[in-house]
Amino acid sequence: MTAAASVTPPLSLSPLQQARALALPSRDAMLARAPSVQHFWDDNRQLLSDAWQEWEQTEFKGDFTLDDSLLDARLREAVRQAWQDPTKELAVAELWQEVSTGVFQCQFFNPARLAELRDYLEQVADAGIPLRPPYGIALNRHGAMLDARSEGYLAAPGFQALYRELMDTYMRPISRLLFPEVMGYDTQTFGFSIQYQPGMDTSLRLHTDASAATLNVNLNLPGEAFGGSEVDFYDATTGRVNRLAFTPGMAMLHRGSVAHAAQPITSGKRTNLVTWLYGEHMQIPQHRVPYTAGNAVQRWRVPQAPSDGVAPF
Ligand SMILES: O=C(O)CCC(=O)C(=O)O
Ligand SMILES: [Fe+2]
Repeated sequence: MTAAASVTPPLSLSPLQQARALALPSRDAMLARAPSVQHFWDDNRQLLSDAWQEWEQTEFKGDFTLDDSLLDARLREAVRQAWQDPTKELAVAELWQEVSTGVFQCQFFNPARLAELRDYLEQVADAGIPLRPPYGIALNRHGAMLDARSEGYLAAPGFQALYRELMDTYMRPISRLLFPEVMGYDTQTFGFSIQYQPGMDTSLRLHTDASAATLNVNLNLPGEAFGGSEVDFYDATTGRVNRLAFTPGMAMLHRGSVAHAAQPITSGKRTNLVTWLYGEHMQIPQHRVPYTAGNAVQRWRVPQAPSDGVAPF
């Protein structure tokens, strides 16, 4: 009798070593969303999570400052005060400029601190741990799923702490403030990173997001210039398109229902972090359906509802 060939790496290997030894599904299988791909991520979920933890502890090089000190100081201070006293929330709203109907812009990250986040993400891309890029864009080295609901997500604890802080402390209450109908359609979080560059992912066709609100933040470093790659937002009230360009650390927060498209990138790279809020079972506010606007105290709260595990893609 011969023993069946084992495809499982020997257990003496650490989680990081085991994760690095995994045979990834083929690119074609990934693009076709084959069932075997789903199994790959599901079967290895715990291993990958353990591997990211081990990687962060043993191999990540750098001072660990992935927290809201990376953010613009004015935004951070206004948000801190609103959490202490929600009646001060208007000072947060004043930092956001409406640049197209349903689209607000604000300096979100401190450009001088972005190098730390980018360095972390570079090391992530080089870690050799399987990471699932967002579907719909070609497979490139810098696209990653960020939320625990997504298979193959970036499970490193330090990054997850930053992501949770961005969602709970910043994105949700600010979205509620700027888009009152979002209240109640915001317990669920989702996120991914994207990078555009000529010859790789270059543009994104006109679409709406399946979110109540989308926060899209640019991670380019000061001096890291790119050509093209503006984001067009369609203004349904005027019928016009507003073409907007990201600068380092700038955020655009928009209703998911606002149609938008990324123009082709002509030179350089553009790296962005995109996060979504929506309700359980992917519910989003319905156009023209009455809603109950919350009050300030209700806006500055973290909902208790757990993740329903549903991922849009
Ligand atoms: O290119 C961008 O910044 C927008 C990306 C986007 O709309 C999306 O990924 O849904
Ligand atoms: Fe989008």
